[in-house]
Amino acid sequence: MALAVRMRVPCRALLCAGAQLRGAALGRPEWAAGGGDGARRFASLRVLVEPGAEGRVAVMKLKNPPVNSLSLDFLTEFLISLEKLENDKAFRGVVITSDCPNVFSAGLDLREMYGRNPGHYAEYWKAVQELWLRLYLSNLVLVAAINGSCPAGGCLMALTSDVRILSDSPKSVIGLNETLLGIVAPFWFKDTLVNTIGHRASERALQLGLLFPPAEALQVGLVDHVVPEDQVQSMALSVMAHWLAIPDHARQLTKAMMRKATADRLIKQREADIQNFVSFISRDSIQKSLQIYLEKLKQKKG
Ligand SMILES: CCCCCCCC/C=C\C=C\CC(=O)SCCNC(=O)CCNC(=O)[C@H](O)C(C)(C)COP(=O)(O)OP(=O)(O)OC[C@H]1O[C@@H](n2cnc3c(N)ncnc32)[C@H](O)[C@@H]1OP(=O)(O)O
Repeated sequence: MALAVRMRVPCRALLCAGAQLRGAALGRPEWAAGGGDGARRFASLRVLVEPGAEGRVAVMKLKNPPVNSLSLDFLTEFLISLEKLENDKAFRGVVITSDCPNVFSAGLDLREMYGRNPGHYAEYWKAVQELWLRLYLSNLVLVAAINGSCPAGGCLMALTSDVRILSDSPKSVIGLNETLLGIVAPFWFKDTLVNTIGHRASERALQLGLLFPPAEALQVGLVDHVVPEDQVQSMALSVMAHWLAIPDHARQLTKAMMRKATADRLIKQREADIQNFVSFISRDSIQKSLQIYLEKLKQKKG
């Protein structure tokens, strides 16, 4: 318990307060309770939280169409939902999945990193850091039910889970593809990957910006199971049951023991990391790369 308190992430309350203010400023309700068990089922515009069959497990559905990009509004809503679940002792595990067809998450929202001002970049990056810290250090069992494409920041999000289930579909590619955009994965993205698949495989994957198809993702250890698309959710719940059979306190302390040093590296230099990001992303050459990449995405359609 003492460890759990020590590990609380600084500034979370401030970030969440900011999100609520932003929601209020936009003139929309932040939360809508629904269903017979309204206290446990809640939704924001972009995150739907439903209790699983047994009540101990919640299913968080990302619904920021078309591609679940991690916009600032999405991140703040997600963090508030996660905090609600962390604070509700009834929940011991969360399945994270997508409500958008064929895409788990397209990663960071490129529009938050292109053509904005330094203050915006700093606010955005702080929210991205917060997402990673809150997920990576979560006391809950997290299972990522990856039902579609999962590049870059989407992959990072999945990597924070305790288990990853990937749908066996040609669209379901996963990896940290930052170099393909002409940008560099931050050290804590890299650390999370190294902790999952090891140093050599990470070096290759990061430099080449590899997006692994399901069989290769399984082989390299990026995901734990590959199943047909219609079995992703049921597999996630079945794996969850296995993990919930372990006493929480022992599992949580073990998870902290494995992950705390990695998280501490960022916690100790959060502000410097934000400044690095702001100066990196503001460079003309990086802005140009992002512009070209965004144009390519648009042209893909035409
Ligand atoms: C020196 C050291 C310093 C360190 C500094 C650190 C710097 C690190 C900086 C940044 C790190 C970033 C990590 C990221 O996450 S960057 C995002 C990477 N994401 C991608 O590359 C994915 C791009 N998207 C796709 O490949 C596809 O969209 C896909 C997810 C496969 C879905 O394909 P499909 O269903 O065919 O959908 P469309 O491509 O047609 O897209 C629909 C619309 O959505 C827009 N879109 C897509 N992805 C994004 C995104 N990430 N952000 C914002 N918008 C996105 C796309 O343009 C379409 O828009 P529109 O309908 O208007 O044309």
